Amino acid sequence: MSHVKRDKKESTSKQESGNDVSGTDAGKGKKRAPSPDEGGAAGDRGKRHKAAYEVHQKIAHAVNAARVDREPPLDKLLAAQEKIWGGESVVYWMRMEDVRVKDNRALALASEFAQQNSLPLIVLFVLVPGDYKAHDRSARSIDFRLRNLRNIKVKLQEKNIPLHVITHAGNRFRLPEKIIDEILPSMKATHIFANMEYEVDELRRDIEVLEYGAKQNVRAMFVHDRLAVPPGTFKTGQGKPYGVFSPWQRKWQAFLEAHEEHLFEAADPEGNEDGLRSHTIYGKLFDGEVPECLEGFECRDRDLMKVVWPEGNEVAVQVLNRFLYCSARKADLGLVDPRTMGQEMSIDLESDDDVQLIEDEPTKSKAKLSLKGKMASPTRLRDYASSRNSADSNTSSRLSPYLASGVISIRTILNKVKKLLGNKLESGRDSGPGTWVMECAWRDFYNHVTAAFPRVSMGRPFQEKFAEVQWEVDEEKFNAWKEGRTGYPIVDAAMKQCALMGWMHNRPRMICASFLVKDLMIDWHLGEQYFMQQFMDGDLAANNGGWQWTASTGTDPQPAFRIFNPTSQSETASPDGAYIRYWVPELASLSDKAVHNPYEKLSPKEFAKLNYPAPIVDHAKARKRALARYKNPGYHGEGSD
Ligand SMILES: Cc1cc2nc3c(=O)[nH]c(=O)nc-3n(C[C@H](O)[C@H](O)[C@H](O)COP(=O)(O)OP(=O)(O)OC[C@H]3O[C@@H](n4cnc5c(N)ncnc54)[C@H](O)[C@@H]3O)c2cc1C
Repeated sequence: MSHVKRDKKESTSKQESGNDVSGTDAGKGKKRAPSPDEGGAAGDRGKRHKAAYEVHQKIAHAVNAARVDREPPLDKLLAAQEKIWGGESVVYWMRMEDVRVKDNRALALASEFAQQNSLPLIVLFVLVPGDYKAHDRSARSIDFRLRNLRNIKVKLQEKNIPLHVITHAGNRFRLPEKIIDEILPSMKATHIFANMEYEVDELRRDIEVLEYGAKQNVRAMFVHDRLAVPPGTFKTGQGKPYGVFSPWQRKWQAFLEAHEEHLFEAADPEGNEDGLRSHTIYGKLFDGEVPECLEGFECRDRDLMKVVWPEGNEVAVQVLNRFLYCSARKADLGLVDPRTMGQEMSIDLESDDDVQLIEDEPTKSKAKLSLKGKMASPTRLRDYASSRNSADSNTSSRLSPYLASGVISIRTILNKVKKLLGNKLESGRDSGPGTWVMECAWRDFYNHVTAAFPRVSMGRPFQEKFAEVQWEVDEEKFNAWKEGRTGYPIVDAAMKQCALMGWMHNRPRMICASFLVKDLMIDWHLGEQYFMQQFMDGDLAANNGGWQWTASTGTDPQPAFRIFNPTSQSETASPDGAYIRYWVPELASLSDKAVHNPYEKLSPKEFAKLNYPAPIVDHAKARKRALARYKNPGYHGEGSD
């Protein structure tokens, strides 16, 4: 039907006749077809003349036709394509969040395009210190990227694909020009592929690459890769983006059930031909090194970080496997390799084909799952619903640094869990796997929020009404918080973990954030920045989302009343005190009761012996102050009873 319509439209267009009526032979009057009115006799003859007239309208003038003949449109189209599709290589631009070869969509697309056009594939990474400074990236996370890039370089070399790493130390906003005017021409490339980044600066940069590139005959293509479900995929009934997690999460779950293709993994890149290594331009790219260190981002505890956060996609898969198949262990709560086996390891982790996690005795509070076939013992995944809030052992996956830098894809992770669950990806609080998948959904959610509400990457509160909340300026207390000297053991333990490990378990993150904002009444932006500067997994969307949620300026639907009591929270985060004893050795000898609140539980004499600070704030008073200030943004008082 549509085809018929299209024919009709085309047959009446001027382009089809080559020109307007005056351009046709009929128009010239040589063999002019009579107009319909000139038909003479009525009836058939009149109709024939009308038809002849119409048909002659479509006949091009000989001169025009000859001109078109000289430049056949097909050749023109191909030449135009050639102009854009030209170039002698194809570039995949790897960025800060997709540092991997496996299941990388832009890389796979670039490779496919290179193969189709018989062009070599080049992988480019541009280090931009100005960006990292502006975004408070930690030296640890930069060093982690560099380590992973070295690992990737070796892998790509095996496929004759060069990894070209350069540093753009100039103005970060001039990166698009640098790429289009210098880097791509130096590689004779007119095609560049990359995965999308959803933060405002990065999106603006990519728009510029796209628009400026088009003017310079460079075609840029950006694709979704970072998340299981791309931002903007679904909206509320009113057509707005979601700002609350629970209804969004139900949509997310349903969407993935209906569109399993979103979890399909991308193909590995095809290798280049051997001859590329001796090519005059591309051969040299194989010799370039990934820098050992980036100026301004020297990682002081690099040796320790290498142990605690080893690099590589294979490592990330092992870390995932430990979480899926091993039990938690107290000894593994801190500065250890995340690939530790756990207590009840009895399975060949790398060949998990016939392992299936099945639901045994589901209960609302703690779903019991067992591994069918090879093993029926507790695993961190199985117990996640009940243990995830405890930091007394390695209850969570410790995958965040690998996910934040894209060393492993979210698809690989979710597919592994899906397989364990008999090819069904459940999410929800009823089981360990369901709860964990829900945590992974939070990662998607905060990225959706970042993309839909760009102001959150611009320092603004998600809920503008809290922009005027009045903060205390107290450097001494802020430093006490950073250094773990607040006199609240759980806060101090967590802040020491942050400083020494570059990472923190989720529950202590929330407790520390709440303490800074609600107990000390210090601006959440300062905490957000400090975490970014310390963490290995620093990620704008998750960090900003976590801070705003805890500071009650974010997506929490019941924000005003949520003020964490650091002592009762301590009992949740460290039920038997192991976490506190590990990170605050001054308190190692205390009883399970005293360890959460030694100032209250011990006599002044006993407390003095500990060499541990007294609480820097009275929580009860601080709570009232916070409630008063949130209730009346702009109010700078202390609150009353
Ligand atoms: C104040 C604050 C700041 C935070 N900053 C970051 C950050 O910079 N980078 C970061 O990756 N996470 C951040 N989080 C979220 C969360 O604390 C970490 O993702 C989690 O502790 C990482 O440990 P894991 O990998 O063992 O997590 P698991 O419990 O094993 O969860 C699996 C994965 O799900 C994702 N995830 C889990 N919880 C969340 C969450 N609440 N928000 C977003 N993603 C989540 C992470 O990618 C995580 O690796 C922050 C939370 C708070 C409260």
